[in-house]
Amino acid sequence: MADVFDVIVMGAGPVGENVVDRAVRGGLSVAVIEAELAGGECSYWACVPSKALLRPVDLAGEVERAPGLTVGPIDVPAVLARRDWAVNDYSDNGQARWLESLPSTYIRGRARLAGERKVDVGGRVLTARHAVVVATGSLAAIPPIPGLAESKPWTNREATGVKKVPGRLIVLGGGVVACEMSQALHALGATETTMVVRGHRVLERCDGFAATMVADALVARGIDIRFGTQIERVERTGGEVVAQLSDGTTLTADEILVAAGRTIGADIGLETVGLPDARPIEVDDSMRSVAHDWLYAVGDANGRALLTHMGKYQARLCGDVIAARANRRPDDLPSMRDQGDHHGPPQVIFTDPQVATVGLTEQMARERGLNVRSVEYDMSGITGAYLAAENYIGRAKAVVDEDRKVLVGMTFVGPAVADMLHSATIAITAEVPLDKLWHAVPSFPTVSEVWLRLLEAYGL
Ligand SMILES: Cc1cc2nc3c(=O)[nH]c(=O)nc-3n(C[C@H](O)[C@H](O)[C@H](O)COP(=O)(O)OP(=O)(O)OC[C@H]3O[C@@H](n4cnc5c(N)ncnc54)[C@H](O)[C@@H]3O)c2cc1C
Ligand SMILES: NC(=O)c1ccc[n+]([C@@H]2O[C@H](COP(=O)([O-])OP(=O)(O)OC[C@H]3O[C@@H](n4cnc5c(N)ncnc54)[C@H](O)[C@@H]3O)[C@@H](O)[C@H]2O)c1
Repeated sequence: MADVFDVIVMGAGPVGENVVDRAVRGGLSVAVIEAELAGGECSYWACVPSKALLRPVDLAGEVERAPGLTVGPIDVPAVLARRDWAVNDYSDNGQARWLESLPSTYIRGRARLAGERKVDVGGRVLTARHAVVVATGSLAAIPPIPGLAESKPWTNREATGVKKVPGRLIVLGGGVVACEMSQALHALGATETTMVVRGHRVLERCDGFAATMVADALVARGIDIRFGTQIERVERTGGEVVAQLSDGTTLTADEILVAAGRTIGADIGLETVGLPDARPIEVDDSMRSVAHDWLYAVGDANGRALLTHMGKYQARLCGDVIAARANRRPDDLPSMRDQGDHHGPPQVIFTDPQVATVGLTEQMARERGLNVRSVEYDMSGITGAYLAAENYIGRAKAVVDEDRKVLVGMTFVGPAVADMLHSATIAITAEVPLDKLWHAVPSFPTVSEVWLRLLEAYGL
């Protein structure tokens, strides 16, 4: 019976790790299987290294806006060395020790579902008494453009793990990875960076004004953005990549970075339990599959929100629910159902300016049938903002549900707005009425005074 566990978790990314932690706390025996490194894409090839590369770029922008200070050239080897430190030199020994100390059983190998409650790891079949949790994350999607796959394109892995910054870089996509990594690599030496964006804006899921501000800032830094353009063919010849564009022009570069979204659920044995391959697993608000009562999916694997913090939130409630169900305790406490994804997840995009957004955009709210009114405020007029930076550029937009007089969406765009976001997340999640928010007085002179200005603009 050595290979029978209460719970089997496939994937030890940040999300899988949190399921393990909560299920063990709930008194269950847990095996967790990891194909690469415990800590997942986020720790080694996504959130952590990208933010390590962006931080000096961000700071350089802040210094530029502070009269009396001068930005020196960025010491690229030092930045890359700090990135290597941040990813623990691509070693997961610490994470593996932590998983074992919980205690859980950490198994290195590639897991595949093998029928009901069964998971195959290189021929060894494990059985789950209560639950199998899929936390296998996602991989960079490579669009079927002729010649692209053969041209050794960079994905988030090569971009975040960069050893030698290419002088000329083509970036396919206009989403979050494309904007963040174009900004970082351009500042670190990719002086000729061209983003090829098929639509007419970047950051499609954000409010339009935020997308425009980010695109304008990237262009002002010298990044070339080709909107409404597709890459039709790619060829690598010698050390160069040549891309033919739909507008008839050609781009030549040292590398091409593909940032075209993610592939979810490929080759994990979903077909053995009657589910379609390469698709997110549809779950209910307890993260249980709508198809099988023993199967759960969390994080990128369920496609609800491709964000580490949201996956970890789902993981906490999933581990608790599984433990409650296994121990025949109430499994429907308020903390055991996903509400955060329905409100609209918080997200910070670490470009300069940063975009910090939570809840619904005005358009999303209207599509949900809400009767909303929006107010916007130019943050450059706030004392805290113009003291923080010369020529401060920033804007905020609040979306108010007129029937309930509560906030349903908030977007801040500007330097260093990341840490302002949680105030909005609390207001939206707790559905704080606007006339109560009026009494939450922001300190002077901080950029947070935008809260007061927005409420005044609304009419309070
Ligand atoms: C460049 C980039 C930057 C990002 N920055 C941010 C950010 O700043 N903030 C944010 O919130 N989100 C960010 N994201 C998104 C974030 O990385 C993901 O949402 C997050 O990693 C999801 O966590 P996860 O545990 O679900 O999946 P992953 O982190 O992908 O982990 C899944 C794990 O499962 C393992 N695995 C896969 N298949 C198997 C198998 N068959 N058997 C065993 N193990 C398997 C993988 O090896 C991996 O370790 C970024 C993404 C990218 C690409
Ligand atoms: N700071 C953060 O929170 C952060 C940072 C990076 C990534 N992420 C998350 O990781 C996920 C992946 O990021 P991403 O930027 O790869 O995806 P994305 O969905 O944000 O953007 C994908 C981009 O690729 C384009 N695209 C897709 N298919 C294409 C095709 N065939 N041809 C041309 N263009 C195509 C889309 O139009 C879009 O511009 C996202 O959900 C994102 O939110 C978060």
